[in-house]
Order: sequence, then structure tokens, then C-alpha cells
Amino acid sequence: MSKGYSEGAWLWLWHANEAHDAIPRATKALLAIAITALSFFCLSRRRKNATAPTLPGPRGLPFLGYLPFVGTDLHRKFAELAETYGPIYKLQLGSKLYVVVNSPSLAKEIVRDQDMTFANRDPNIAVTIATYGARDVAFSSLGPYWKNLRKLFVRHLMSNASLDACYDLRRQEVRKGLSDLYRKSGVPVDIGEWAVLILVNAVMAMLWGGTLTREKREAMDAEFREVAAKFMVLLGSPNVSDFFPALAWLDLHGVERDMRRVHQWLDAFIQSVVDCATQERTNENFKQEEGELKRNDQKQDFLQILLDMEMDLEDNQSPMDKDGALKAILTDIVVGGTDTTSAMVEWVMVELMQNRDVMNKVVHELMEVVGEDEMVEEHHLPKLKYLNAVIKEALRLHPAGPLLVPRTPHASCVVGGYMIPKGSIVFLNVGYIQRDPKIWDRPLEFRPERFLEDPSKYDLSGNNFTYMPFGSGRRVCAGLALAERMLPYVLASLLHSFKWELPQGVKLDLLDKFGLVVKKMKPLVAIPKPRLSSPELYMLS
Ligand code: HEM
Repeated sequence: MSKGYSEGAWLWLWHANEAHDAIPRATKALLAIAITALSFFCLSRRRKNATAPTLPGPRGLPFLGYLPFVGTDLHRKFAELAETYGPIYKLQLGSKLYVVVNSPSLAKEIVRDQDMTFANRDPNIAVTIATYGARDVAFSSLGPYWKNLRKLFVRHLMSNASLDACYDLRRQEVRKGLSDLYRKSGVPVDIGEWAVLILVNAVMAMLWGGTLTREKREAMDAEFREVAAKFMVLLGSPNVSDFFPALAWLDLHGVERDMRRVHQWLDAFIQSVVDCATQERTNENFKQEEGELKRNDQKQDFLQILLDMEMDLEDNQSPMDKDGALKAILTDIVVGGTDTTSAMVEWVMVELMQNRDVMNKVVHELMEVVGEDEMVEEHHLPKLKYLNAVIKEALRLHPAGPLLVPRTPHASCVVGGYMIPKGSIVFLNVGYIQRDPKIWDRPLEFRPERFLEDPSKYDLSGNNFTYMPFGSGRRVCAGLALAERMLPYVLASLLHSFKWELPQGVKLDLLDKFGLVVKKMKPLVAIPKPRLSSPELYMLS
């Protein structure tokens, strides 16, 4: 359905290197020889140690493995290979062994039957820097530290009480975005770009919007967005050091250097906000001791909730590490909560623009539940059953993370009768499973009704292994509770407040591009026209 790339990863790595142009060609040639020799050494060592290779998979070149053929769109390549090699196969990429799982029954073996064994990740270099040395929820290894961090994240930050407490902070940002759209009535709008802006602003507001004044935040907004965008790009950038760790010290792509720079800026920024919050708390305690009443007019943001909690990491962490853990959690929320959700806003919108009958049903439901005299609020969401089915269907056809976040077994183990070596990188090919015609009737059709037929059959928590857009098991998305509020809230607001039309001559397409998050390749541009009964509704309140 989508365009494939013919350019192999090796070329792609080579070109990326040229773009930096820091290393002359002769040096590059020497490095290529060094890579080749090193990978030969690594491979021959592995062969001596390993038991007989049992997984099927395409043959690659000596030393480089399948790297020259894998292309830039991993999800498409993995789906293509699944057609040839079946429910589980392996790929050697440089010195790393990748295992791709393409069937619900084998996925179940991994995320349910052997969830403990597969609960670790193998963070690459950029991720390790970004997450304070994998001290965050998404990349720290299974153990008491991760368990406590995850508990704190899911049970406290993502609890109904916390999400209710910061509702007003995200609501203000969505309202601001709707007002901006109102001013652009009749003018083509890049929906993905709009969604990124709203989501970054909403996430920032929830993180520290009760701590920093709006003026302070707005002064930093543009720079923060710019740095956060670079951060996301670097997290998804190809890096030869990840395939050949022995060469990491050369940092051939400059990813490590660039990530260190960006991370330094973000860290200093987050630290300044944490200091500001800590200072405010000290002042408040002082005022209380002096007999003044505690100020209660602030909205509670995630930072305040985290500082209110005694972070019990049960891992003999020094205060310095606790500080790192706090900042790593905040980073997880920025990374996990912005691009994923905004990409899904765009996917739902493009499917609705393409399927007008479905769009009409969504609008009809919104008019029944909300009406044209008021704005959407989060309390309306549970009544929007059809919109909910539309979102599930978009998550089936266009999951933001079609390969989830890969897992790494801490011990060699057997899956589907095949030996999976310790330390290999295991991808669950959810994008493929969710389009498999053996499982789904007319899988390429956008038909939300399939989720209404038996609503209990598919939830978003990954209990049905044919449908796992947020993953499953111990490592299921930790921000699901927030995503379940933010995504429908933004979409319902967009669709309720405006009619959407395509600019003349514009043709829709569903081409996607692989990255940290799979997004639409070409931006969706559409024209908003106000739908509500009064212009006042579009003003901020
Ligand atoms: C539409 C929105 C979202 C989608 C599609 C999505 C998808 C995913 C997926 C597929 C995973 C990997 C699960 C696995 O390996 O089994 C994941 C993990 C994660 N997500 Fe999300 N996510 C979304 C929103 C969010 C939000 C809003 C946050 C933060 C508030 C968040 C934070 C995380 C974290 C921390 C993890 C790592 C969990 C762990 O390893 O223990 N995500 N997400």
C-alpha cells in the first residue's frame, strides 16, 4: 500500500555519515575495512559459542548480515519477510541478532507465558543518553528499581485522581488550539503540525504548568519545542554504532555527540523547573510556619505530584540518582505522550476525510452527546462509543508503534520450538498481525463497526493478542490512561467544533514513514469551518 524504499541501510548509513562530512573519504574506507574485520571476528566468535542456529531467516552478507538489504522502513520490510519466513524469523544486522514475531500465538508466548524472561530492553546509544543511563520507566531493566518506578508512574501519575487534577491544564491548551483554528477558518491547516503543537503544549502544561506561570512557560515554549523535535529525530536516527558496538567510540554518525548536546539543554531546562518547584515548596512551608494559609489556587501538575511523593526506589539510590529518576520520568512523558498521540490524531483525521460516511456518524454522535451549544469536555468521552470504535480501528490499521518497543531476553529460551538466544532484540510485529487476513475480515478496509460488534473482545491493554497497539504484558504502555483521555478529547474537539474539507485538487493518501513513531508521509492539509452555534464558544474560557 505504501511506497517502499530500495536504498539499503548500509547506503543509508553511509549517506547519513556524508551529510556530517566530518571524516574524509580515505578514513571512511579504512573504517569500513575495520567494521568488516571486527564483525567477522564477532560472528565467528558467536558461531563457536552458539548452539545450532534454529530460526529461519534471510541470509545476509558475511560480516554485515542483512544490513545492506533491510531498507529504511523496517515495518514494511519485516511484513514482507513474514510472508516468506512465517510466524517467527531472524535477521542478523551487523553484530546484532534481531528476531521478528508475526503471529498472535507466539506473541502470547512472549508477553504472557514468558513475560519475565522478555521484560528487558536493549537501549541504543541515543536512548541511553536521553534516559539518564536507562534510568526511566521505558528502558530500565526488570528489577526493584523499574518495578517501583513503574508503580509510581502508573498508580500515582496516571491515576484518575492525578489525571483529573491536571485536566484543566491540558484543557486550556486544547481550547487555545481551537481558538487558533477558529481564526484560521477557511484556510488550509496542516493537521499533523497543529496536533504536535497542541500535544507538546498540553504535555508541558501537565508536567509543570502549575509550577511555572503561563508567561514563563510561553517564553520557553518555542525553544523547548524546537529542542524536543531534535530530540525525537535523534532517538529515531540510524546509528552505525548500534549495529557495531565495537566501533561506538568513533561515533561515525555523530548521533552520540548530537544527543549529548540536545540532552544537556533539556536537562538544564528540566533542572531549572525542578529547582523552581522546590523553591516554591520551601517558601510555602515557610509561610505555613509563619501562620499564613497554604495557597490552594494552583492546579496540580505532575512535577508537584512527584515532589509530594517520597520516591521509594528500594535500590540504595543516592539522592543524585533520585533526581535522575525524576527527570527520566518527566522525559518519558514528553517522549511517550507527544508524537504518538499527535500521529494518531492525523491518522484518524485522514481516515475520516477518506470515509465520509464514518465521519458523518462521528459528527452525528457528537451532536447527540454534546450538542452545538457547548464544547466537548472529558466527561463526554465515555458516551462517544462510535468515536471510540473509530480510534480503535485507526490504531489497528496505523499503530504509532507497529513493532512496539523491542524486548531482549535475559536468558536463552524457546519460543514456538525455536531457540532465541539471550541478548537478541525481539520485535513483536503488531502492525502485521493487525492486518493479517487470516485474523481480520477485509483487513485493509476502515470499518470501525468491527469494534462495536463485541466491544469486550478488544481492549487497549493487550489482552487479545491479535490487537495490541499499546503493547501487552509487564511492559504495556505506561501512559495508556492518559492516552485514553487525550486522544479522544483532542479528536472529539476537532470534529465537533469544525467541519473539515479538503482544499481543491488535493488527493488523500495513506503513505507512511518509519521512525520512532510511524507517521503520515505527506502532511494532511484540510480546511476548518466553524460548526458551533456561537463564536463565543471558540473564545478561551
Ligand atoms: C496514542 C498514544 C500512545 C501509543 C500508541 C503508545 C504506544 C506504546 C507502545 C506500543 C509501547 C510499548 C509497549 C510494549 O513494549 O509492550 C509503549 C510504551 C510506553 N509508553 Fe506509550 N503510547 C502512547 C501514549 C503514551 C503516553 C501519553 C505516555 C506518557 C504519559 C506513554 C508512555 C509510555 C511509557 C513510559 C512506555 C514504556 C513502558 C515500559 O517499558 O514499562 N505512552 N507505548
